[in-house]
Amino acid sequence: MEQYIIKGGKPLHGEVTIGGAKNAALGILSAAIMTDETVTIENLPNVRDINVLLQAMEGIGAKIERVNEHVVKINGSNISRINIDYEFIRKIRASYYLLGALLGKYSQAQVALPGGCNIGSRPIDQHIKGFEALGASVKIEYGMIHARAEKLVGSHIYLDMVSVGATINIMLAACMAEGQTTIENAAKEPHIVDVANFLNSMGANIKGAGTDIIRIKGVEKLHGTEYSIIPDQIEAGTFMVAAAATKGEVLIKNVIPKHLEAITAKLVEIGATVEEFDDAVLVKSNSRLGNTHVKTLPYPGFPTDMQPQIATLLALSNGTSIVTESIFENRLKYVDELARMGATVKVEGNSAIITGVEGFTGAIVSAPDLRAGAALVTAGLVADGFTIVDQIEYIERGYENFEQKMQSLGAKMEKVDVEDDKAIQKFKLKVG
Ligand SMILES: CC(=O)N[C@H]1[C@@H](OP(=O)(O)OP(=O)(O)OC[C@H]2O[C@@H](n3ccc(=O)[nH]c3=O)[C@H](O)[C@@H]2O)O[C@H](CO)[C@@H](O)[C@@H]1O
Ligand SMILES: C=C(OP(=O)(O)O)C(=O)O
Repeated sequence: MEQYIIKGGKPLHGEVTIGGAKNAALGILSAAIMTDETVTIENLPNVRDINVLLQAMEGIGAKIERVNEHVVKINGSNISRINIDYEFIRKIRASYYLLGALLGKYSQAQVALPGGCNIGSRPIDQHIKGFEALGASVKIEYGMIHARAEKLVGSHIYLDMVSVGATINIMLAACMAEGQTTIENAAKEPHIVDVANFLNSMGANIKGAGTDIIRIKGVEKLHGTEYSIIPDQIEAGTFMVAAAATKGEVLIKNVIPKHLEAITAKLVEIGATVEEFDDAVLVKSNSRLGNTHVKTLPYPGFPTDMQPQIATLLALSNGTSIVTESIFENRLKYVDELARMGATVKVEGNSAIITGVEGFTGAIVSAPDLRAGAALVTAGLVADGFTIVDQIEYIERGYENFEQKMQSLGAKMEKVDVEDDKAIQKFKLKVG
């Protein structure tokens, strides 16, 4: 087990390159097994969730060839099982995309109920409703979801709530169903569009991704393709917030600025400078920022996956801010950890009432989930003294070389083994 040690107080300066979007990659990898031809995927982030999903795919017989850290070739022609081992599923949320992919290709699938970040109850009733509308019978027995159909037939599905996972899963299951499927009240996140573009590059006929009505005309089969995944909106946003929080200046490269608009708007509103280029954003701040209110919403609203990071920034800003989490019911657990570093935050229902403080002080804190973990690292970069962030396995689910990227921006941050009791001493001696 490892942890991060951070000595705060150094503004981030320089350039950082953003990797491929984890949440697009999870859908795209699952979709890749729907053809018997080889698929090449580029700009794949080398993070834990992706590696777990690739192992799960290998476990059912998919051939996975890692061309390099960020390129993989997948061949699904020898898939021998339609049931995914629990060992993989409990680790990642998006294992449920294999349900849609296997059901779409073989008309049957068995996948354990998914894991992922513990940020709420996270039911999958809308996924099931979608599969059933396409003609599958779905049962949950002994923690496994069993889906089976004689044949899948296109249908009209109205999602009761905007769900990223259900939208992608229904697209997967529907793309080789007979006839047309319409998903209404679909999610519009950039990764929905990316998965749809990927499926279309395999020969699917999906229109309207990125709007709230997606129409899918079933095709007989899908073929091989080469595809490069879009940049990760949330990794980019995390570095934008860290640049502003440390009063630094960072050029964040390989991004799609349009995907960052909700984050950019909030940073500008509180006084940071954000300059947009074709595929980069420059974030600058040199004074204490102001307050604002943030409410998480489906895209194009402010992303829930950026909520802990922006709340951390606002906890250092001047005045009172209210951050309302409207997507997940349990995504404010990290505020107790932030309070240990000196933040003043009161949780009322699904809102955090934040009274900005002038600075944080270093402490030993635990990452309760992926994005809250990234937020605690940001707090550590600002804090006076040393911060230890443990349970970083959550952070590594979604950030590639996080400490190396931070170091390249001048951060004093290292990843060390928790068992190594000399590591902290050595780090302190090194950074002074
Ligand atoms: C792997 C992945 O891409 N994860 C992302 C995905 O999660 P995930 O796909 O799990 O999130 P959803 O968009 O489905 O969830 C949105 C809301 O709908 C509820 N819901 C969802 C499905 C369902 O069948 N029933 C139901 O009640 C959820 O509990 C939640 O309250 O989108 C979230 C919202 O942008 C992000 O925070 C996650 O990072
Ligand atoms: C919550 C997240 O991931 P997951 O849905 O896989 O738990 C995330 O990426 O912030």
